[in-house]
Amino acid sequence: MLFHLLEDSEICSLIAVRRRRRCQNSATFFSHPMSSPKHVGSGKVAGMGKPQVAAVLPAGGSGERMGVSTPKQFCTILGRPLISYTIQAFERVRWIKEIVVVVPAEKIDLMQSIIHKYGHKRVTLAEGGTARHRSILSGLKMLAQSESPVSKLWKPDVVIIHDAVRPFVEEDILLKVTAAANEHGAAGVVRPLISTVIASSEVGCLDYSLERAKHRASEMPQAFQFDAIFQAYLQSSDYDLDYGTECLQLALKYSSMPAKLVDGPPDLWKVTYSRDLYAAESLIKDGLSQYVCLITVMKEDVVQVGFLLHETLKTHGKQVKGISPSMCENVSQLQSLFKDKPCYNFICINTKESSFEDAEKMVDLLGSSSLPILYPVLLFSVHLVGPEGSSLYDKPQELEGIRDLSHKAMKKNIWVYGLVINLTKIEQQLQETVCRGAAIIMALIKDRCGTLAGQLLVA
Ligand SMILES: Nc1ccn([C@@H]2O[C@H](COP(=O)(O)OP(=O)(O)OP(=O)(O)O)[C@@H](O)[C@H]2O)c(=O)n1
Ligand SMILES: O=P(O)(O)OC[C@@H](O)[C@@H](O)[C@@H](O)CO
Repeated sequence: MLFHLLEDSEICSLIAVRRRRRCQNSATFFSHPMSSPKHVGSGKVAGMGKPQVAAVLPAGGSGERMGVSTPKQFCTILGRPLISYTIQAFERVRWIKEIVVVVPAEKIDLMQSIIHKYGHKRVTLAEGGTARHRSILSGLKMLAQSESPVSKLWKPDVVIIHDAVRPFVEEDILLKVTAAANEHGAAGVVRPLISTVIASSEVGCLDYSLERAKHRASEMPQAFQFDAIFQAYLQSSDYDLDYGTECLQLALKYSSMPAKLVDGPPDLWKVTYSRDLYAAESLIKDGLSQYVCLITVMKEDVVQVGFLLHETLKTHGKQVKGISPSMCENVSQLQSLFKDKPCYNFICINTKESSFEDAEKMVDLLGSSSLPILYPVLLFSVHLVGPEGSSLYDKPQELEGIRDLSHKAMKKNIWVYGLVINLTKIEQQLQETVCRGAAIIMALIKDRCGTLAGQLLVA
């Protein structure tokens, strides 16, 4: 949804109207037993009740330092644009009621297609400006105009501002900065400096250096009482809007609000250079590779291979959940198995005469779940090849159907790999074979590039 932006003068009158309303409303708000008035910032009063919270994600930049033609917020990781990961991080937080994403005017259509493709909710778009602060102001105006008759938005008590190219943000730090802003008026995350900050003289020599231990790097997220930061932006000079890089400074300078500084975790870094995109991809892949679901039936040889696979993967640090096919008959069963920690890696040990019946059933089941929307799901179709004439085992030539199954699955963002395990009654040999099979599975789970999807690999 893209709303027509009101002029600043209209915005100011809106604020005055809303202030009168809030005074009338505040009596009821503070009378709530949960809330007690607190003096914050410049003497403003904010309830301790549950503040209404919205977020503004500035994504209107061109990403020049990335050195590629695509603005970095739209560069993809595992086929999905970086900005979608950040939006997802905010969507996971249920008490953030609205997410305003600020993108360049020419990227509005692209952003709307991303929202549609990945099923993002609670997202409103605003047009970016020529500088980051101007983009942020555009997002704030979108929320401020919420009382206009056409708006479906509402004005929050607290607004979180977070660079759209900082995808690794968790609920706990969002909660910390929001609570701090609700009490102090403004709050921002800081991190220890890695390099010392120095100032250069006019002739390019060292002028002075800052004592590193006494200084911090300002990161994101930051949070503010909405009226305070909105007023600060409206009063900011053009110079501040065009060249400033620090929202906390605007709150201090124009709303007399010294922000509360909150120590943050190391993963809040900003994707700025191409190396940062590789690092982000590596972190995302690492997170996706932790959980493995092993589907196997209780038949002698199958359960033995399943047990050996389970144990081998666990010794390599994987969190493996072993289930029988009857435990994932439908999507709701599957989702309930992994509602707390979604699993994107499935191993299916086939037992049917027709080589891929179990795997095909899993592809249909996974394809109808919400899992493959955000990340590719890896499915390993394990085939036990044993002595001729054995009813449980497939013969290699029958396994060429893996390509057709993989082609069908790829359209659902599911990557299918065939893995042949030669059965033997010699325990040591079977363990060695299963270990090789587990190594292949772990390598593909870690790599997640999809190149070998549709291939038949032999342990
Ligand atoms: N006119 C701008 C410039 C930047 N941003 C956003 O502000 C965040 C942090 O800015 P930065 O890392 O500097 O992004 P870019 O300006 O795109 O990068 P560069 O300076 O390398 O061009 C990014 O999400 C970026 O999209 C914005 O919304 N509007
Ligand atoms: O200056 P850039 O536009 O690269 O990035 C913005 C950063 O300055 C900003 O995200 C933090 O330093 C916190 O304000």
